[in-house]
Amino acid sequence: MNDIAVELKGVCKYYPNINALHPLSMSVKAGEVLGLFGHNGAGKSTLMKLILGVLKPSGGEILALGHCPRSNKSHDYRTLFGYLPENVSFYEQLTGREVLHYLAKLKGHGKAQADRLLEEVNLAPAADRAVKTYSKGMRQRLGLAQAFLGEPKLLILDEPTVGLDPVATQDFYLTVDRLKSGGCAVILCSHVLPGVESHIDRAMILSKGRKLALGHLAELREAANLPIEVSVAGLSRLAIEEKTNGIITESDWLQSSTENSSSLANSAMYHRFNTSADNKLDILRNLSTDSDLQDLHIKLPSLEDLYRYYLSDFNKTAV
Ligand SMILES: Nc1ncnc2c1ncn2[C@@H]1O[C@H](COP(=O)(O)OP(=O)(O)OP(=O)(O)O)[C@@H](O)[C@H]1O
Repeated sequence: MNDIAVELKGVCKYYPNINALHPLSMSVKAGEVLGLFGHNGAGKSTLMKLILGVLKPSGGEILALGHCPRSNKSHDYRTLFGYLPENVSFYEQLTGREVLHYLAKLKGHGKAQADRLLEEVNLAPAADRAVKTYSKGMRQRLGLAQAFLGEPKLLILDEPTVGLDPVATQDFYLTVDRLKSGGCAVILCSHVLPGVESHIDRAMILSKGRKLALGHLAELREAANLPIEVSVAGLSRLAIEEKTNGIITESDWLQSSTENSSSLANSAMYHRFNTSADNKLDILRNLSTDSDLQDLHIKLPSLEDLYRYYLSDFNKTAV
């Protein structure tokens, strides 16, 4: 099987007064989860609809599972797509089970698989109730179940965790992990950045229809060179400064805080400071030899920090 699930070469989408997507080239591998992030109107839905073949590109080439998504012959392999739109809606009078059986039939799959998915998204107890009686989270779970139909090889999810409770969110990621390990490529778009981080392989940040960043989080962190936050308990600020040989300057210090720690019996005062990735190891070596050291935490820039950085960097250069 081709290792590349999605490939875009110079793909763009122009509306009469708006460039929704400037020429974009990128690819997603089989078994890879790509997080797609950007502000409202950044072009995320446009990109997803182009890949699905719902929209016609103004230029460029798209291959999804090896085929042009808008070709007449695309029907067979399009059953290997799974898609959760941003605002999923169903026939309100039908039950959840009836909806999923119907959609399974359209995709060429049996009722047994639909029933299994109702269990997997924990909708089985409500499966025989009309959709009009469902809560927001239940509708979302039904939306996910229809996206998972047929063990897709390309899964495109627009805001999949909206309305889900914490357990349903965890269950959702377990299913994503299962499909991923079976070679499914996943494009996951979300405005909720905390929580997504540990489930994506790479992130792409869009703004005003342009790609601002694309890469593994470690690569994006390295390129952004944002400060790493270090918290130290057991040592005074003076001792930390002396031990780290002047690496930490006055402007690096952050507000100290008193916190509970699993490694300490009681709460402790944590002195906090910023440092660069280059200095991280030197600081760790120097502080770890001090017998007064009680605890030490390192906080890498989060996905949210990176998102803010790339957006503000772009806005600075765009003016
Ligand atoms: N049919 C259309 N006609 C004209 N402009 C459109 C059309 N569809 C989208 N746009 C414009 O294209 C741009 C990108 O829209 P898109 O829906 O892709 O954004 P998005 O990143 O998905 O936003 P959100 O996070 O709000 O869902 C926006 O400026 C939007 O107004």
